[in-house]
Amino acid sequence: MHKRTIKDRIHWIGAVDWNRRLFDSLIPLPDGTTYNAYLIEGSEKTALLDTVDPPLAEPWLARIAAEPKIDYIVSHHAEQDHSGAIGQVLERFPQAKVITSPKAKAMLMDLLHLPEAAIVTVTDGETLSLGDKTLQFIHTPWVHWPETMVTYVPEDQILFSCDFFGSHIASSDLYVNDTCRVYEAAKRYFAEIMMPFRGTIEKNIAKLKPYDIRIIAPSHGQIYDRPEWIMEAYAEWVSAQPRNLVVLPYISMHGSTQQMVDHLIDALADRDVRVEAYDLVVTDIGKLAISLVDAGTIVVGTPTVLAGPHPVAAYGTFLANALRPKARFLSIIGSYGWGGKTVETLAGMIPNLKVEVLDPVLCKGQPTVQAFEALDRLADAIAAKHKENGFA
Ligand SMILES: Cc1cc2nc3c(=O)[nH]c(=O)nc-3n(C[C@H](O)[C@H](O)[C@H](O)COP(=O)(O)O)c2cc1C
Repeated sequence: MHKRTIKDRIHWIGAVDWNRRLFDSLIPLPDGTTYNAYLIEGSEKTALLDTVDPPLAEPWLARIAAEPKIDYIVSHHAEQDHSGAIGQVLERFPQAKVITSPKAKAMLMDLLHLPEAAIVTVTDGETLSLGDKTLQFIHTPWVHWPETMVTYVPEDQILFSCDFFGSHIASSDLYVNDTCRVYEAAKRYFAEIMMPFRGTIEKNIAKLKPYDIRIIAPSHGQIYDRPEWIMEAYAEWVSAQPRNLVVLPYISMHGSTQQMVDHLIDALADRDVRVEAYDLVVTDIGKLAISLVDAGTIVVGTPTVLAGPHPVAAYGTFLANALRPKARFLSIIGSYGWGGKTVETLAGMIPNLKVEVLDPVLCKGQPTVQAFEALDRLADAIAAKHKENGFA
């Protein structure tokens, strides 16, 4: 898409990837994505903020090459979808300096083999004058790599936040205009990219508080010209208090675990506990991750296969452990044929989850009356724990 003006001499100059359906070879992207680069023309110097993903670099570089000058290339984040075309921009503008954090300098040299001489590092809070516009660099470590930083332009009150507050939506809209749609996309993005670093994200949100931010221009998705709601949403997502919600990822080969899952859903609903259940065979793991942002309890449903959990249930559990949601309770339900170590194996896969494990319910073959009663007791225990802890 063509260059688009945000404010006087501040432009979006990114690329829209309408058809991308998977990110990081992991994350489903139902709506595609954008790679947002920005051009800021001060009265003396011009800065390019980030680049685009290398597969989209070719048509994008033609537009960049048409710019009369680029003095600085600000690299907020060394990940290749933003930094991958810096080398080609330097070929067109060999006198340009790459401005980045000290940690990102090392990473840009490792990941992209950028020449050391082209890179200038900036400290936390340092400013760079473009003449009548100023770039102020704010280090935001672990949002979501160790080297990340953002840029604030005080004259225009814009925060260029890189992946912070981002969302994956391909659109011709420059600004967010469908808040509901962007809320879900931003929550999906948060769940998969930011949730593992909840604690540091919270600190970095606090670090941005003193700045008068009227516009947030992230590196994926549309620009927020009313940034309050996304900042409020982030504050809620990083908060320590989960909701009165059970997330139930499960799998069933012959229907026995499915019957247990169905029973538990009803039992929890009868006790006013919300449930979001995901059959891992068909689920979009992004949806599962979104639910994990709020979950008070996780219940994994799995049959025993080759003496342990079904491999797909193990994958779901491994992913939940890696994403480090704030859930406080966990249990395991499922059916088996003769025996195995399903509970021990799954319980050993969640060292990152700070959860109390509630009594699992395993039953041989199809669930019996006793198994259904045990599931009712599990629902009682979950409802009581949620109430005691004030999960709303
Ligand atoms: C490939 C395969 C391997 C299995 N391995 C075990 C096992 O190691 N231990 C066990 O108790 N049951 C084992 N089973 C039996 C299932 O756990 C049992 O049929 C269970 O009731 C299936 O639950 P579902 O109906 O929810 O799929 C295995 C079943 C299959 C298909």
